[in-house]
Amino acid sequence: MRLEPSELILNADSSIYHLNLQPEDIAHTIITVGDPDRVGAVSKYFDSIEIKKGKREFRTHTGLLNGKRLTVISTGIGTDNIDIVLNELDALANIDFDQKTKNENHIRLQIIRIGTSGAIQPEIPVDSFLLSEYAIGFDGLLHFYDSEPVLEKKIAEAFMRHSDWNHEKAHPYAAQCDPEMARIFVSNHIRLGVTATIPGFYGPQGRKLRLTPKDGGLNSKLASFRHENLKITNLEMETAGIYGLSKLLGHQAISLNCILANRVTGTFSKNPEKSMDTLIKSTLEKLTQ
Ligand SMILES: O=P(O)(O)O[C@H]1O[C@H](CO)[C@@H](O)[C@H]1O
Ligand SMILES: O=c1cc[nH]c(=O)[nH]1
Repeated sequence: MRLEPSELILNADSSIYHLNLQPEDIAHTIITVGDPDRVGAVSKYFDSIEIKKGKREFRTHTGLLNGKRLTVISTGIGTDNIDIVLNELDALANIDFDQKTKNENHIRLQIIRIGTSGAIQPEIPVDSFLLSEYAIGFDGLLHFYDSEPVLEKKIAEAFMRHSDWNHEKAHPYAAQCDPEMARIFVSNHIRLGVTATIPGFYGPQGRKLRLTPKDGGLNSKLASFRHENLKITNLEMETAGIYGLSKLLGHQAISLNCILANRVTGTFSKNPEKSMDTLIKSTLEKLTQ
C-alpha cells in the first residue's frame, strides 16, 4: 500500500520531515541522547564523521569508529519526541521513499540511549551508571498503539495496585530492554535497574519550586514498589517510549543512565560533564570492541 503524503511526510530534498535525514544517512547502530549538545560530545570520539545534519532539536552525526558505522542523534526531551524519532528512524530503515511502500526486508536497528537521570533509591550514588532492565512509562504513549503483545502487563498492573493509581492520570505501561544487547553492557561499572519514565521534570517528578505536586507521595510509592525481585531505581523522561516502540517496530534497544541527582539524599553531581563523558567513552568501547 502506498503511503499518502500526509502520512509519510518528506521534505523537498526527500528527507524525512522532522529528522531531515535520508535513508543512507543513518547507520544501523544508533545512539540517542536527549541534549543536542551531547551529539558532538559523542561524535568527537569517532575516527571520521561523514554526515552532520539537523532540524529543530534533532541533531545527527554519522561516522566511523574502529571500522564500525555509528549514528548519534539527539531526541530532545520527552516521549512525544521519542514517538517522532523512533517512527522516523524506522521509516528511514524500512520504507522505500521512492515507492512510498514498506520494504520487504526488515532492517533491525540497534538503539542505545545515553541519558541523564535521577535516582530514587538512597544507595544509588550520583555519578554512577545504570542500565534500565525494564522501564515503566507514565506518559501513556504506548497506549496509542496496539502494544499489548510487547508490554509487561503484570508489572504495570502490580504498580497500579501498589500505588492505588489515580485514573485521572494515564495508565502506566512497562517494557523490557533487549536482553541480548544488555549482555554486551553488563559490567561491574553499571548496575541494572527499573526506570520510571515520567512526563515532566518538576511536579511529575515530585519537585516543588512554586507549584506543589498533587500527589506529594508519588516518589515514595515508586521507590517502595516491589515486583518479584524488581524495584524502581530512577526517573527520566524517554526510556519506556524507546523500549515499547523499539519492540513494536522490531528493533533492539537499551538505555544507559548517568545518575546526576539522588532525590532521597538531595544530592546532585558536582561534575555532570565528566560523568557523562565517562559513560560515553565506555559505551563506545563496548559498541566497537
Ligand atoms: O539528559 P537527557 O538524555 O535529556 O535525559 C534526561 O534529562 C532531561 C531532563 O533534564 C530528560 O530528557 C531526561 O530524560
Ligand atoms: O532528576 C532528574 C535528572 C535527570 N533527568 C531527569 O529526568 N530527572
